[in-house]
Amino acid sequence: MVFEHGMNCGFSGRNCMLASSAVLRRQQFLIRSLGGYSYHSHQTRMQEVKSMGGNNLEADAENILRAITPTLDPRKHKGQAGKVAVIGGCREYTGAPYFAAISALKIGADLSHVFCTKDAAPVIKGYSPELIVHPILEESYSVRDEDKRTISSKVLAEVDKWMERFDCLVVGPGLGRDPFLLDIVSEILKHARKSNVPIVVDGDGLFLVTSSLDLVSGYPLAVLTPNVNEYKRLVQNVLGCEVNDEDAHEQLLNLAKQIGGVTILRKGKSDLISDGETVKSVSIYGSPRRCGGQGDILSGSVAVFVSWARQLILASDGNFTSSPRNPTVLGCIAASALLRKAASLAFKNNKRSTLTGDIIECLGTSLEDICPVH
Ligand SMILES: NC(=O)C1=CN([C@@H]2O[C@H](COP(=O)(O)OP(=O)(O)OC[C@H]3O[C@@H](n4cnc5c(N)ncnc54)[C@H](O)[C@@H]3O)[C@@H](O)[C@H]2O)[C@@H](O)CC1
Ligand SMILES: Nc1ncnc2c1ncn2[C@@H]1O[C@H](COP(=O)(O)OP(=O)(O)OP(=O)(O)O)[C@@H](O)[C@H]1O
Ligand SMILES: [Mg+2]
Repeated sequence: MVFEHGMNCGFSGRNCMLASSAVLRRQQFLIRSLGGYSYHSHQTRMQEVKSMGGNNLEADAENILRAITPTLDPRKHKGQAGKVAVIGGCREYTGAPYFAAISALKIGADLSHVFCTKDAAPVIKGYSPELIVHPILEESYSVRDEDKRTISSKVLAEVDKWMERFDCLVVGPGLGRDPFLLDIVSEILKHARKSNVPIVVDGDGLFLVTSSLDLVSGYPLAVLTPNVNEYKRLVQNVLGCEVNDEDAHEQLLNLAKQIGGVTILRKGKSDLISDGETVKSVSIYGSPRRCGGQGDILSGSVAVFVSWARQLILASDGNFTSSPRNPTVLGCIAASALLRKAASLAFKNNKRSTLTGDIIECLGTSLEDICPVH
């Protein structure tokens, strides 16, 4: 396990326990104070979904965000606030993996890696010295058929060296759809799953898993973050029907259930989140600008908040009693709330010229507004 907790948090024995129990008590208090999150009201709300078509499931997103965001403690060491990796970046797309990876850092992760193709790496490195960029992926055009097997094994061995150290992978932003590349990424997904590393699947990663559902099916630490097109393809493939906006909550619940309890964050006017057990929405006002790259910010943010929620739950020794209590659902709710707040602030400042970079610049202020550093 990558995240330390309890006695193994990297501080010396008793100090560590005192520090972490104080932090946990504060977070438990915040969790308890999440209005309406008792099991009873959860059951009631689920009945409401069924009887009313479910419009009454707005998450208490800001309280959830506050509850799962760790305190900044001088005794913590580098890495404890999270290490994430983005698998993506090819000849066409260098912006998407950069947006996802830099957003993770801006929110508070300690280390952010990008595994991309050789062509994309110098470009991504050029955007930021903060990112650790591995130029190891290959597309068909640069590989002879007879070399494919050797190259696949080399790539996998390289990713495996790092795998256990990551708290979460983001698979897909700017990955492209080259079949050889996607085969390698399928193997990376299998290895991540074996190592119990949470996986956020976005962009072209969703193109891959929609046609190979086994890669994520039944894996509770998988999060899918489809946009309108990606969701449509998932619904058609898995449920064999068209998207039904009248019964959006129920359909999403069903979809998540059919994929074995993965968590799905359906992006749109409101973000809808389900793990097949519960459905939540986040409708905080964001921005009317739909520039490309906002979903990439979201996938990097989900990775960080899922890592933090999981760390909190693992450290609580079974005493974590909020509902929803699934770390992937909590992480999605927090990430969605933060992105929307940041988008709203960026739009206030930049109006029609708002771009993804402007929103990234607002992540810190928006997080501080919700969850100030003491
Ligand atoms: N700067 C970059 O490098 C960016 C790269 N991106 C990457 O581009 C690749 C493809 O992602 P896409 O999001 O374009 O894939 P989609 O399958 O969502 O989009 C494909 C096409 O559908 C259209 N479309 C998108 N949203 C729509 C909507 N709401 N209603 C109707 N049509 C819509 C788009 O214009 C596009 O032509 C992914 O790898 C993604 O990560 C995007 O993340 C955007 C930013
Ligand atoms: N119609 C909308 N109204 C308000 N917010 C929206 C709307 N559509 C999307 N969003 C917000 O923008 C964020 C990104 O969603 P979007 O659908 O643009 O993702 P995407 O297409 O994957 O983006 P990317 O260009 O990064 O691939 C979502 O979290 C959502 O909150
Ligand atoms: Mg996208």
